[in-house]
Amino acid sequence: MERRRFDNGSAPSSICNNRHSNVKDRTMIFKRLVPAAILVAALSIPPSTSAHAEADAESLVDALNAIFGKHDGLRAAHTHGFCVKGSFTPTAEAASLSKAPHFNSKTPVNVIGRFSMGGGAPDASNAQKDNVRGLALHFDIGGGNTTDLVMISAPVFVAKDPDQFLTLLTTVATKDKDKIGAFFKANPNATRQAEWLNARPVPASYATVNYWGVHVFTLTNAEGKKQVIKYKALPVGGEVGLSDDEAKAKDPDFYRPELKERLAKGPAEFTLTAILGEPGDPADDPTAFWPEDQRKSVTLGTISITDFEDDKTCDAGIFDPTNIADGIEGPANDKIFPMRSAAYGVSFARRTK
Ligand code: HEM
Repeated sequence: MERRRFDNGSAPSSICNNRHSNVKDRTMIFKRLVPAAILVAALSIPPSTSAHAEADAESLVDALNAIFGKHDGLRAAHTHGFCVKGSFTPTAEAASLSKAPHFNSKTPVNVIGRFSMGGGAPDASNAQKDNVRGLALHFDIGGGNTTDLVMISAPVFVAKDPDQFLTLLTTVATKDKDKIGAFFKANPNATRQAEWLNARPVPASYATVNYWGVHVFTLTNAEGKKQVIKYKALPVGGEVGLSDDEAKAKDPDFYRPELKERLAKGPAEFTLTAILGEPGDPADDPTAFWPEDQRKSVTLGTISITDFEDDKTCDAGIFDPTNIADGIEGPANDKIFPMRSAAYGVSFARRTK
């Protein structure tokens, strides 16, 4: 399958060029831009809590591989997962926030999605508590184009910028408890996600947990009015978790049969909402919480997952957070955001070569 994209020219840098045909080229350009010596230097930075690791897409993917191993044909992160399909039906209110086609469609738009476990372990257990679940979506916006939304089951990420993420990964790769402990002590923002996850039960299903887009987006409507938001998808049937004992008794791969059983009875639905930002809400730090319960939100529509899809459909491209339709903009100064696109391109090039 051709990877379809919406090309609105809003990619944050030339490295993150959004054309499908350029995914491999993009990696090539990247390789040309980064002299080998710098790459080697980046890879050989001794893990340290104080070292300032210079991250780039290649070194981040290498660092993920150093922890989780290289697995031919598989993603370097969110490796354990599967592909699904369904639709998205926007509310009338969605158009008041954004002119993006899927928020203005009079009929449901087709969706291809992928549920996954965080990290690069192909056998990451579905019963793991301190790990995020992922929900990545391509919305079909017509003309062979898509707009993407890539979410996790926590409101925050583990690093505020690529350098901090690389230092975290290289420190974890040492398996040295003292170094790892010192890193988290020196970088308390990197502990927020795990604290958040550990305070909640293991989700009983990929379909019974909230997902967040984590980054801050700006929506623009047809009149040119802008609104800063964060995406949150809430399961229509509410959140359902397992007790620690129930989770312990589960098969490590229990989410697939669980979803099969669920879908036999009807679609797995999520309400996609936009949490409305207010002046002063942090916009460029994906480890920073918003006070969600003190913010208004607008319901954008319903994501309806109806069936499994051949994994090849999801593996034929990347779910790229920067692949977004006109009417949606990514954060201007959040360095993680464009780096994701570049790192996913590197992972894609490696898993398809
Ligand atoms: C610089 C920071 C990050 C790096 C280096 C990184 C790295 C990666 C890589 C290499 C992949 C596999 C891509 C592929 O082969 O298709 C991936 C997938 C994914 N990442 Fe990230 N990531 C980062 C930040 C984030 C953040 C902030 C989120 C939060 C929403 C996130 C959520 C996901 C999800 C849900 C997937 C799975 C997509 C799929 O199912 O194909 N990542 N990440």
